[in-house]
Amino acid sequence: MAKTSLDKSKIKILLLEGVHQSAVDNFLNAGYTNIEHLTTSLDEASLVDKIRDVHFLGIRSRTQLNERVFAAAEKLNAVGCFCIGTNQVDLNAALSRGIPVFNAPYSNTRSVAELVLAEAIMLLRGIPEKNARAHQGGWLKSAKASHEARGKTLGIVGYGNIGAQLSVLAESLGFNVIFYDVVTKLGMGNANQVASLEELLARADVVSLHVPELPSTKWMIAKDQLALMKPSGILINASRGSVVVIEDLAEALAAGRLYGAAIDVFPVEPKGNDEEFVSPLRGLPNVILTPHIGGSTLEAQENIGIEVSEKMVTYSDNGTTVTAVNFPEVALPAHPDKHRVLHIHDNVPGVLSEINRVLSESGINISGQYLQTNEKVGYVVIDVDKAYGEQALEALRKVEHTLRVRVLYSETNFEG
Ligand SMILES: NC(=O)c1ccc[n+]([C@@H]2O[C@H](COP(=O)([O-])OP(=O)(O)OC[C@H]3O[C@@H](n4cnc5c(N)ncnc54)[C@H](O)[C@@H]3O)[C@@H](O)[C@H]2O)c1
Ligand SMILES: O=C(O)[C@H](O)COP(=O)(O)O
Repeated sequence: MAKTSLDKSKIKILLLEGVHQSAVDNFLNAGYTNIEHLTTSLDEASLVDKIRDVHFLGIRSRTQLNERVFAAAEKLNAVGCFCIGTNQVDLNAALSRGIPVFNAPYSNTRSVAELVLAEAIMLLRGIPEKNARAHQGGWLKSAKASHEARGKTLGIVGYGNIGAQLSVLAESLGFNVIFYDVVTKLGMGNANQVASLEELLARADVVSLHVPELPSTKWMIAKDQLALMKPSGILINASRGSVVVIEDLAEALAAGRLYGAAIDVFPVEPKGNDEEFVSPLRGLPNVILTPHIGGSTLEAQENIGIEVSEKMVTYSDNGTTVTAVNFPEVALPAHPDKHRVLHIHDNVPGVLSEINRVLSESGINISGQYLQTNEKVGYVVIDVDKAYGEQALEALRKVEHTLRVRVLYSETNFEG
């Protein structure tokens, strides 16, 4: 039996925001039993307090991981975002401490695309207002301003995983699809890329936003952009709340310069289901407001739980960082009968040669070595004979520019 300093039951996993039970089951099946599973997010102060003894943290889009939180996270080995977006995480703060961040780039794309399509159809028919009137005992039977989806133009802004998925579904319903993206892409089916956002806004009957939160997408749709849209146009935003100036949208809708909107994400969102939702869009007729549930289907959440927990378990068990969003990606083979040392360091000249010098001077034989770097961090993984695992750990801790060192045993692992 290998000697261990911290077995899996001592590796603390904290899961926030109601991450699906599939993640918990996956961790348990992999032997990780020390799991705290909360349904809510935590504010900064509570998180700073709680994160001190956490080795693996799982969040969704609401939990903000900033410099202060990472500074308190002395034992944190990895973060799993159980969602697509990673804008809630200061990725550089994580990277500079040698902490990889994983996400689920595909598992909820279908859920978002289906919701957007359903909303497009509802809005083209003016359903929100007709539905509201019927609930109040009214009867708004009319074909006025009510349209089929067939033959209408859907303009997709951001043709990534969600945009492309939406494109395929929309075409099958008879939409003509155009898209705008900063990267030149081949459209799915008959979809065509347009040269500018302005062209897309002017041509589309329905505009749907699917860009990530970036400095370049912040307030991308404001008064001037809305003015380019057709008065019969519809705007759908299930990307991030920072992409649309919500006051400008409310004004355009109230003034009848835009026919309808479906908004799932907001510049300020309630912190929990108990907090009031405040928005200038409340009460406007042809507007669908949803509480950031684009990816909230049971199917998506179960798949996300499995996908992200698998990445975290694989990193914990064997050091593989493939698909990490901020970290050098290394795909590693199994390491039976060897001790695997993970060394994360500032990417400055001379660290690798220093590592090899230290190991060689300690008489440690290297049976496998894998290296990957990005502009800030170097990640070297070294397999050594079992007898040398702890000796290698001690030697490598002393190397200048070291951010983090861990040793993985074949059956158990511990933090260095
Ligand atoms: N509402 C929800 O519940 C929900 C669910 C999932 C994802 N999202 C959001 O949707 C976003 C998109 O998801 P995805 O999986 O399609 O991402 P993705 O990374 O696959 O695609 C994003 C696309 O946007 C493009 N892009 C970037 N900057 C642009 C710009 N300035 N102008 C035009 N195009 C630009 C990129 O080139 C890329 O093709 C996520 O980042 C997330 O914030 C929301
Ligand atoms: O980035 C995402 O995947 C979406 O915004 C969904 O986030 P959620 O898991 O917090 O619903």
